[in-house]
Amino acid sequence: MALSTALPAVGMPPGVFRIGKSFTFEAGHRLTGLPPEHQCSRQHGHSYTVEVELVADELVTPGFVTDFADLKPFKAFLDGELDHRNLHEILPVEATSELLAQYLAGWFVQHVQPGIPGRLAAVQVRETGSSWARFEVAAP
Ligand SMILES: Nc1nc2c(c(=O)[nH]1)N=C([C@H](O)[C@H](O)COP(=O)(O)OP(=O)(O)OP(=O)(O)O)CN2
Ligand SMILES: [Zn+2]
Repeated sequence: MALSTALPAVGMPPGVFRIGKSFTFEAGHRLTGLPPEHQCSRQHGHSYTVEVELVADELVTPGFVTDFADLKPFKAFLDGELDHRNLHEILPVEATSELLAQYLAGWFVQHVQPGIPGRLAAVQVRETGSSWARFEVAAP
């Protein structure tokens, strides 16, 4: 059944749809590869913000790249495994923003992406109000 609307239909331009969702967690770290005189070689903590971006050429009903609610397993992973932990003690890589973004992208691709319609395009990690790193997943 056609929608009854007050506004006229328009030509829908071609393009790519992109969505994002942010998550936060608190964690400590020290960067073990830095010389001892660097401030970040000392134990300290951040309120991390992680943003995932997903893309799709086509939408699924009712007009989603991916239902934001389908990203809950990613939130559960951050809350359950990273929140209030020392990242350098649990990550298999140095706990920099760049490598954390790449690691989280890998976890998302392995555990979330198989069950959703969109494709992960990027993960951005923000450690402070002025510093962030972004990992862009190579297109297949
Ligand atoms: N390229 C990167 N550089 C640094 C990282 C990183 O992950 N990638 N991490 C750190 C430290 O973790 C540090 O906590 C964050 O750095 P910085 O922005 O320098 O933190 P400040 O709060 O000191 O920043 P100001 O804005 O100068 O107060 C270091 N570098
Ligand atoms: Zn830090």
